[in-house]
Formats: sequence, C-alpha cells, structure tokens
Amino acid sequence: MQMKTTPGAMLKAMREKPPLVQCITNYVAMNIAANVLLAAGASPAMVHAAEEAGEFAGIASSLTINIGTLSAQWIDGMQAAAKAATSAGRPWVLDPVAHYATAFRRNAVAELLALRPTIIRGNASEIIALAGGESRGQGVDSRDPVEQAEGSARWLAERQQAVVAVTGAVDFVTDGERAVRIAGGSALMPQVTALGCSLTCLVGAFAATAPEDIFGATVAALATFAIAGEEAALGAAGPGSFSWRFLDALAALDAETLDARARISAA
Ligand SMILES: Nc1ncnc2c1ncn2[C@@H]1O[C@H](COP(=O)(O)OP(=O)(O)OP(=O)(O)O)[C@@H](O)[C@H]1O
Ligand SMILES: Cc1ncsc1CCO
Ligand SMILES: [Mg+2]
Repeated sequence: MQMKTTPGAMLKAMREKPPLVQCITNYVAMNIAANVLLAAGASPAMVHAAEEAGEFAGIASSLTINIGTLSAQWIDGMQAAAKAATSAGRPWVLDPVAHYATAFRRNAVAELLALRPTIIRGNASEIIALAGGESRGQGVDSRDPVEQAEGSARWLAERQQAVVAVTGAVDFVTDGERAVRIAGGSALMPQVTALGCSLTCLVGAFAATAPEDIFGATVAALATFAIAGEEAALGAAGPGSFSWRFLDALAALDAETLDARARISAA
C-alpha cells in the first residue's frame, strides 16, 4: 500500500483515485468550491435536497456541511446526510458559518454538533464562539486573530472528539492532543468570497483519501491552500486576478513542491 504520510503523498493519492465528495454548501460557494475540488483532483457533488442527501451520503466517500445560506428544508438534508455518513463510517466536516449571528443558525449548529462531525473547520471568530467565548465576528467575516482562537479550538476538539481547524493568517489544527500551525497563504484570500467554504470541501476530499489519518488529512488540505495561495498572489493585481490564479496554482501544484514548501510547525 502506498504510504500517505505527507501532504504531498496525500495530494498524489487523491489525484490517483479521485474521491467523490458530497458538498452541502451555500449558494455563494457552490461554484468556486466545485472548481477548487476539481483543480485539486477530487470529484465534487453539490447534493443537498432533503429527498436525496441521506441516500447520496451512503455512496459518497466523504461529506461536508456548511450552513452559509441556510433554510429550513436544508437542515433536514444536512441531518440525514450526517447520519448516513456516520453509519457508513465515512468522515464528515462541519463549517459553522456565522453560527453566532442568529438563533436559527445557533440551533442548527447545535443539532449538527450532536451528530458528531469528524472535523470542524471555521474562521477564528466562529471557533471562539463555538467554545462559548466572546467573538468579534461580523456576519460571515472573522474579526479575531487565530492565536486568540487556539485555546477554544483545543477545548472544542476535546469536547467533540473531533479535529478542529481554525483558519486565518496562520492556520491552527488540533485534535485535542496534537496541534500544529500552518503558515502561508495571502492577505488576498479573505478578499475573495467563499474560499474558506471551498477549503472546507477540500478538507473533506483529503479526509476521504486518508480516513485513517484525519488530523494529517486536515493539515494537508490547509497546507495545499497555503502554498497555492502564495503562488497565486505572485503577480495578482487584486482579488479578481487572484481568484483565477488560485485555481490555476492549485491545479499546477505537485506533491514534491507541496512537501518542500509547506510550513507546518508544532504548536
Ligand atoms: N491574512 C491572511 N493571510 C494569509 N492567508 C489567509 C489570511 N486570511 C485567510 N487566509 C487563508 O484563507 C483561507 C480561507 O480562510 P478564512 O479564514 O478566510 O475562511 P472563512 O472566513 O471561513 O472564509 P469564507 O467564509 O469567505 O469562505 C485559508 O486557507 C486561510 O489560511
Ligand atoms: C458571503 C456569504 N454569505 C453567506 S455564506 C457566504 C460565503 C462566505 O462564507
Ligand atoms: Mg467561513
């Protein structure tokens, strides 16, 4: 069996056997997230209807759930899919977009957390609020530094028995015991909408490729974004050209470059 111990090895394995990733994501993110998965080498399927989301989760290799543009019917599909993924032994990722903003979102996220996501990926404001802290987030945008969310992430990981990823200028990943920081990316990334949502889908793709190493898979997805983001920023004139350069950089990134350039340090 091929060893999938480094981010590069995981990226290579994903491209050799593209996983089918069911993404229940928001209207803003659907197109860019699907393109991000294709550029990285996975097969995205944006399937969210309550009538079929559970059935589809039974055939997908992993599932991602994002509450960005939530409505009541979507919640039924999310819950059915989360239950089906868990029954099938497949990993699933929760992205609790702006869950602190309204009671509707708060309740939906509480119910999804009770279904035990394998991985939780959010920005710093979202993770601080999930751990009961005072978050300064405004709508879907973070206004807190990642360093401030590290304690919250550790607490949440232990309580949920999940891997927690906090993204921002320097990302942080923990499973409650181990923790790492991942440097890289670009300040243009939060200027392009739904890149975080797309990253959540990519975390799902890596988790499908390496379900035996969920912590490593999460780190690999974040490192992939960090290096593609750095590459795309070279020569980008602003968020518009960054956006298409980012897709090209993801598609062009190879395993060796990823392993040579990834800046992952113990935290
Ligand atoms: N200031 C920054 N410098 C470098 N990289 C960044 C910066 N801010 C965010 N990123 C990167 O952008 C990507 C998306 O993370 P971000 O925290 O912006 O997600 P988000 O707030 O959930 O985004 P969205 O809700 O728009 O989808 C991650 O790869 C992260 O590392
Ligand atoms: C802008 C926006 N609004 C709801 S979801 C979303 C995408 C970024 O989270
Ligand atoms: Mg987000």
